[in-house]
Amino acid sequence: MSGREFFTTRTVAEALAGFRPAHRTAVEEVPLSAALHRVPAADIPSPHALPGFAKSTVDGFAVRAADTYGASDGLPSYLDLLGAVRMGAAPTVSVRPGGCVAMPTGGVIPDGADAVVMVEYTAETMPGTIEVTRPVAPGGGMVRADDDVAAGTVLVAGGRPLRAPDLGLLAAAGVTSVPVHARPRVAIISTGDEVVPPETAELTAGQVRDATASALAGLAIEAGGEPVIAGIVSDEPGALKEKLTEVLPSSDLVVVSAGSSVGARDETAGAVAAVGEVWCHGLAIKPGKPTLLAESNGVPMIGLPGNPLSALVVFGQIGLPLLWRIGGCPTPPVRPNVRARLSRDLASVAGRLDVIQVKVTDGVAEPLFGPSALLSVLTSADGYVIIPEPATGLDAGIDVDVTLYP
Ligand SMILES: Nc1nc2c(c(=O)[nH]1)N[C@H]1C(S)=C(S)[C@@H](COP(=O)(O)OP(=O)(O)OC[C@H]3O[C@@H](n4cnc5c(N)ncnc54)[C@H](O)[C@@H]3O)O[C@H]1N2
Ligand code: MOO
Repeated sequence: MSGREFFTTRTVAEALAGFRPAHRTAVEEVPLSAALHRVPAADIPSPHALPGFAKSTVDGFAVRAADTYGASDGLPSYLDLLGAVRMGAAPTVSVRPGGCVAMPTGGVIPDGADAVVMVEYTAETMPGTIEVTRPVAPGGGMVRADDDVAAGTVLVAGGRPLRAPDLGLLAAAGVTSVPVHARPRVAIISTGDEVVPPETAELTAGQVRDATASALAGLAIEAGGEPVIAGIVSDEPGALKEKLTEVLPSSDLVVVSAGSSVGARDETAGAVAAVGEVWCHGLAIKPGKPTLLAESNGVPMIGLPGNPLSALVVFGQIGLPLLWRIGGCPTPPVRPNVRARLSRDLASVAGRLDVIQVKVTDGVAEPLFGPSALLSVLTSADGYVIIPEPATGLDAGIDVDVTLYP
């Protein structure tokens, strides 16, 4: 193993800022029913104003606000009832001074009216006369034609995954399909002579079932990707290069787990260098130092550490932002987080980013330790705490941000 080392180690911050392969997925048109969480390829302007007409937001009477000034229980305003507006139909009557028109919630405000007084503050004291006991300001009890959205303004922004209310706003504006980025296809390659498919019932000594591929596929789906489990490659020289050559043309991101360290059998760096350019080999992160970043014709390739926990931590910190970016979302959606009190001191090394798995109970974050070979540390965690690159540790008792797992 002499002579081998991590010769191009970078910090996570450097990798996020500087490793920027150009590839983006193509744009496709999808109906609203398939658009949830998809990333619009551009801002989508509204073809119409919304709601499109001035409408009542209360049941009551459309009035000229000035006719209600000073109205009270002791000194009501008396208005002539001129007619009624029907739901879903244009008004057939307008409001003149001293008059009012009965309104349902959602009805079209008739000409001449500039407010709607709620039915609770009125009484029909005699047929055809409405007594108003509260004043209403101009614009009260109604919304204007473009209060929700003005025609031509942005309904939903490009580059931000669509949420359920976005679909509602698009539907309201009559936009029934959206140009979105195709889901990035994430090829997941596992390596190692000891790694066997999860279906393997009986293991021989030293064999492990492939845990990483299934977990990475789950993370890729959570970030809008389409995983393609590309199988297990042996440590035989040339095998990984062959697999990379096979998957690259149909992939938007390639992930290789294991073989990124500097041991004699660690083939990833050589194979990746044969099909593209290595950007870094070694990342200042714990866990996950043996990470490799590279690209081939703009398509990123990530070599992850063999230990499944480390592989998943690194993919979370580096792979997911890349995956979002390839799929047209430059700023990944913010993960929910909670503030919690750290239960004990945590040590780190300046210049390295540490990702600490924690369990949160009653506002206290308890770090979960264990060798990075133990995947159960991740399955027990509620979230993680970051010790940022400049820090040399975190003190017990301070409040920390815990990024929560979905
Ligand atoms: N001289 C050094 N040696 C090592 C270093 C180092 O900095 N210098 N780092 C250590 C760390 S940290 C890790 S992590 C490993 C990573 O090495 P590799 O990326 O080459 O991974 P392997 O050695 O092949 O595997 C490590 C471990 O994980 C198991 N594994 C691999 N793939 C899977 C899978 N798909 N599912 C489940 N388990 C898997 C594998 O069997 C090993 O037990 O290097 C250290 N050494
Ligand atoms: O970095 Mo290793 O990936 O700490 O387990």
